[in-house]
Amino acid sequence: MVDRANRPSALHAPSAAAPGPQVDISGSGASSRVTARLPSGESVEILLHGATVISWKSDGGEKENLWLSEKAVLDGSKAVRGGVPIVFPVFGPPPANHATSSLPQHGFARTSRWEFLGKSTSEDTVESSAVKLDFGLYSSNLSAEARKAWPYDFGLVYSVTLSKDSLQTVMNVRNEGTEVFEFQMLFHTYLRVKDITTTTLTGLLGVPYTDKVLNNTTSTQSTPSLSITSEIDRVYTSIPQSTATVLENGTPRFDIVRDNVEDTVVWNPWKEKAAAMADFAPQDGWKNMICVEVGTVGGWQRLEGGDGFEGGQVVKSLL
Ligand SMILES: O=P(O)(O)OC[C@H]1O[C@@H](O)[C@H](O)[C@@H](O)[C@@H]1O
Repeated sequence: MVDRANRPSALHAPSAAAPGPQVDISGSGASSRVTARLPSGESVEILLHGATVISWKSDGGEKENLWLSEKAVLDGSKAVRGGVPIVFPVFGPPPANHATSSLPQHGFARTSRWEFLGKSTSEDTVESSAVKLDFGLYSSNLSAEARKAWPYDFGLVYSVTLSKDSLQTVMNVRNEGTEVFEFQMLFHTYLRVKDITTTTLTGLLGVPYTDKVLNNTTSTQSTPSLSITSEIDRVYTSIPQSTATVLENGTPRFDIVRDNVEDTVVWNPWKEKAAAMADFAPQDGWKNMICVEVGTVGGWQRLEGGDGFEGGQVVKSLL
């Protein structure tokens, strides 16, 4: 059941005086997208394909916070390389002997077309305005192939809230059937940074992790600050601290605050792995990104028929 005290609440009713956030739907077919802009200029852009956030600009719309590959495929034929793809119902290659075993890596949510369910806005003042955009994906929307590979009745409602200095993403998962299912879920956020070699991450001290670069060996984060000096692909689990911070040259750039999800994947492919990805550009784009992926992937979330789960993050741009 969704029993958290701090469920995201509906935004305030608009006041008559202040100018409101603008929401536009554009494009057609697979490239349909929803764009929202606050009166102060901040914006977010979300493709219906995968409900993938492909741009989030803060600082009056001047500062792009997300990295998006110049060769990202946005026509719905594959997952988007960059932005915030959604991982569901399995993270990584599915394990054999699990109900997800026939699904592709990271599941089907990032390659399915979602429905735009609508917006709610808060328009108290230009400074405090915010807009929440809701997207839905249901078993009935899935391709025949995905439905066959994971034949459960589910409903996902994904809410993206743009505020002046932050972007909140919340996933609500419901089991609409009678059969129990297990899932993993993660926001695969590609954050844009100036230079990966001077980027550090804090908030993981003492946290156990599995290192995918070192043959899935397990270890514990022993330093307060994590420097990225080569390929990194680590799954940090059961993190007690709710906030991780990305710093550029020692200056905090992003806070990532988890809500009801305990795990975080840190990924940068570095030079060779980036070169091996056909949709990765520019070639040295890996220098300008770090994936800090918040979710629930250490084990499985189990949902009985009729039950729900909700988890999310708030990413704050600190400039
Ligand atoms: O190429 P994909 O399927 O988008 O995955 C990218 C990366 O996603 C990360 O979350 C995984 O930990 C990596 O192992 C993986 O390489």
